Amino acid sequence: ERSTSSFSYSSYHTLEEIYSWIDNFVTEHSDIVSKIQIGNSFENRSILVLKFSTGGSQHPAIWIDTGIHSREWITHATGIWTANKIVSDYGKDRVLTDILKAMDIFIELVTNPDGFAFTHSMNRLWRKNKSIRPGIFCIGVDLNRNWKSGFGGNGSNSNPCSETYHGPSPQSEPEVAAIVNFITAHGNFKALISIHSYSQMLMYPYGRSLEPVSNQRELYDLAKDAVEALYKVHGIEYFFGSISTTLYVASGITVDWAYDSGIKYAFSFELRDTGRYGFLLPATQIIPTAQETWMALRTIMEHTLNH
Ligand SMILES: O=C(CO)C[C@@H](Cc1ccccc1)C(=O)O
Ligand SMILES: [Zn+2]
Repeated sequence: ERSTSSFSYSSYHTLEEIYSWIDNFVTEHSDIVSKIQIGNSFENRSILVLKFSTGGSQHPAIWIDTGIHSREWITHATGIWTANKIVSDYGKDRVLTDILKAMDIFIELVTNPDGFAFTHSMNRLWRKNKSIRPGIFCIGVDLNRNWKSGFGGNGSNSNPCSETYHGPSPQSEPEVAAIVNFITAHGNFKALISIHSYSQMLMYPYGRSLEPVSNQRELYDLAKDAVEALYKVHGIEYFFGSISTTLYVASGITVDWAYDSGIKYAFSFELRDTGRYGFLLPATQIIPTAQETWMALRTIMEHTLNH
């Protein structure tokens, strides 16, 4: 169908349905949204980013990615709902309107398209991308271990059969290289938010070490405010703190690269739930999860605008 009005935001969708929704969404909101192809995946699918902008050139920008781990379906669904929330609330929500008057927002909804397609076709719990290399007999690299910052360190694995295999070299994976090239070329990103599931946590760098980042106190206070805003919506409780102290040591991760590239507001979410359903979160929880996550995202974006 040619419109997003018949799209169900309370259901999970296939890659084709999401890409079709993106085209309809951009057509219907062409005054504020555009579609950018930042590259191609290993299996040659388009890697797409939605740009929300009210004009200007090279506005300071905010990056949000969902679905870097393909089995984490609640994250793509939350990203789609969030994209629609932005166009619905622009001009009505004073905080969002102020953000978009001054900043651009970029959302990459399907950060691992090959893995996502595979979760629909063959293996619902697939996490990695689908890269293959001569002489290696397991498939895929963990795209949240393939970044340059701390590459190959503790909390990543050199075994290609591991779920946290870091790949042969930093940014070896086209899905990671596309983001690095895009953000580096843009040169004016102020915040990056990489969304995972599950555990109900809001975290900031570093993952690679227990060493606190220079603005650790600011990130702690901002994370505290964000999880309080989240809690007020449906009473869901999140832990928060640095990745290495809140969850575990992990190296070569998105937010450590972002932080080391000068993006001082770098966060990773772990959305619902805490393990009852895990990656198989029922679709009935999509909208409630997206609603509460929005309030945390809005808090982080407002802080970025004002600092
Ligand atoms: O995907 C996860 C759950 O599927 C856990 C995430 C935890 C994490 C999230 C962000 C940064 C570093 C680690 C991971 O190990 O990459
Ligand atoms: Zn994940």
